[in-house]
Amino acid sequence: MSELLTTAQMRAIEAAAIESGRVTGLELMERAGAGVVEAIMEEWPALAKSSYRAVVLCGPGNNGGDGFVIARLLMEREWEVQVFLYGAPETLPPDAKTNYDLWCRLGDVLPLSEKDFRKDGRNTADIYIDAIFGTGLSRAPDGELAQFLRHLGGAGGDDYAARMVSVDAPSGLCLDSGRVLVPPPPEAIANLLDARPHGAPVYSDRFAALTVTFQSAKAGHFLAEGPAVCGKVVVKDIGLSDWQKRNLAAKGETRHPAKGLRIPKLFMRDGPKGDADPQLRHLTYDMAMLSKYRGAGSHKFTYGHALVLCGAAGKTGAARLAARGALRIGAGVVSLGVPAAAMPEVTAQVTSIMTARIDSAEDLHEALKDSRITTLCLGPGMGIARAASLLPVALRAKRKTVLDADALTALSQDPALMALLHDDCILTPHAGEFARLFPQISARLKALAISGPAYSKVDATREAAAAAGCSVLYKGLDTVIADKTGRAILSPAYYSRAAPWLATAGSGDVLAGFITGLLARGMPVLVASEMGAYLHVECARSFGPGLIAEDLPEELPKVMRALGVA
Ligand SMILES: NC(=O)C1=CN([C@@H]2O[C@H](COP(=O)(O)OP(=O)(O)OC[C@H]3O[C@@H](n4cnc5c(N)ncnc54)[C@H](OP(=O)(O)O)[C@@H]3O)[C@@H](O)[C@H]2O)[C@H](O)CC1
Ligand SMILES: [K+]
Repeated sequence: MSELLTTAQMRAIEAAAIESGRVTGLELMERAGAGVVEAIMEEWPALAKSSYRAVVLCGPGNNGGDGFVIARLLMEREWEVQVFLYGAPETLPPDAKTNYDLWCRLGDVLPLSEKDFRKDGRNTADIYIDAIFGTGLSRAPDGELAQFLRHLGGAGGDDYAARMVSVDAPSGLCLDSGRVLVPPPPEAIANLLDARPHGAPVYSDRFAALTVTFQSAKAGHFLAEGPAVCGKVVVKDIGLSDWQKRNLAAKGETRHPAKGLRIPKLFMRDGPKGDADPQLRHLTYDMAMLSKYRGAGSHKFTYGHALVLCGAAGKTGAARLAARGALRIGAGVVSLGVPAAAMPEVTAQVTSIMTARIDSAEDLHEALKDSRITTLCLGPGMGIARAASLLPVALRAKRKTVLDADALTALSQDPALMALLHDDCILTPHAGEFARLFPQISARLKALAISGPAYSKVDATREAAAAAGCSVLYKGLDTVIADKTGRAILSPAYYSRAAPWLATAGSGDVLAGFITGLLARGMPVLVASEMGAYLHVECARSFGPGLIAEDLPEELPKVMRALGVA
């Protein structure tokens, strides 16, 4: 697990480092600039072998300061460099001003306007350096600046993306939310019926080929439009890990909805083994947890008994997929709760999965007298009416419970059912189900983002979990998992973890099954949800093209072996 920093936390860490006297802002800026040049030469080795032409676009803050450092370092490599500055030199912050002055000994600086850029910068460079805004983007760029950024983003038909290197973030991207704050052009806004649909990019598609960020990736690199605009994200260490490890949640930042809590850390699994950092241990389960053998006395019930509730005849496939996923990932026993009319169809298709006839809430109540049933899964293919009829008994049983699909729709239609949710529940909505369950939160997430830090999917998921009183896994390419105390994990399927094949019928049912199986094995809700989401993507990536949902459980043994599960 690695921690994803908010921009406020990044600023707090930088300030603490500088206050310690062990490093200056100027040294950090030099390291940042050098890190970008290093990343460029690593990405395109041919550029290290000769001199080329670069256009460097600097903004009014320290991101611009990084730009002046980069310009100077490229000049030292005998590159031809043209620098533009948006803003007045005399209002640059001290470190940026120092680097502006150093640059001015080597070359000139043109005012950044689209007209000048088109005359002196457009399409003449091998590399464009975007150092206009980084973590300090505080509001939506307006007027000419917005128009210029849209031009850089391809609005005018010029494709800079293949040669654009963004410093810290593509300028205009909010690094806390992944939302592009640059507004659509005025004529487009006039045609909008309401807020710009979430994720409808203002930039044509990619803004940069390479984004170089510092010390740690930020959530915005993985959320909403971030992955679409960043190109490849490279993290360069600038020597702040001593301060990063301290829990430097940003002072006074209490945006978490659970009343004044300092913003809890946001984690992302960045490798099979997770992070060795003991601070993260409480959230990191090595894969060994999957294979943990409970000793000589172990028997199938040692690894939990999951009950997956099934839909009506002809609609049992989703629950069977979930049940298979739960068994494959390690539940000791999995049963399907099947209506009598569907029993022939189900028993003809399952072997190691057991069946129990469950038509009514009374039948479920009877079945749950067996205390060995530790975990429930309701929703896949269940039908809304059946889900609504069984949910009260299921939720009152206070077992670990995965609620997906039709169970989520049933919940969204009845506040009395929502009130029965408890700590050991996990809701797994996709965007449509999330909007039905949490309409106000969803609307806020979809509204046009005009200031930074913009409201993010992490904020929305935390808020939903706090409102529901249980954990929420908000699905998507940028899946976010949060519990009601605000602990949150990002589980993105982007960059090297892209898994487009997951967009296939039934893959959500298998995910519900994976989480069910891990809960049955005794994992805490947040960890089981994150691990289930992680392995779900890994199975899709392992199988690749041609994937159908049935393949996901069957791919798991290979994936777990590759991840070191004994
Ligand atoms: N802090 C350090 O030691 C290091 C920082 N690094 C680099 O610095 C940036 C963060 O620098 P910062 O100055 O905080 O922020 P930015 O450069 O991103 O931009 C802030 C300035 O931009 C103005 N601003 C913000 N939004 C807009 C807008 N929509 N339109 C016009 N101007 C805008 C803002 O003005 P305010 O009115 O908001 O005050 C600021 O003038 C970080 O990203 C790194 O690149 C080093 O890398 C490491 C050391
Ligand atoms: K930038």
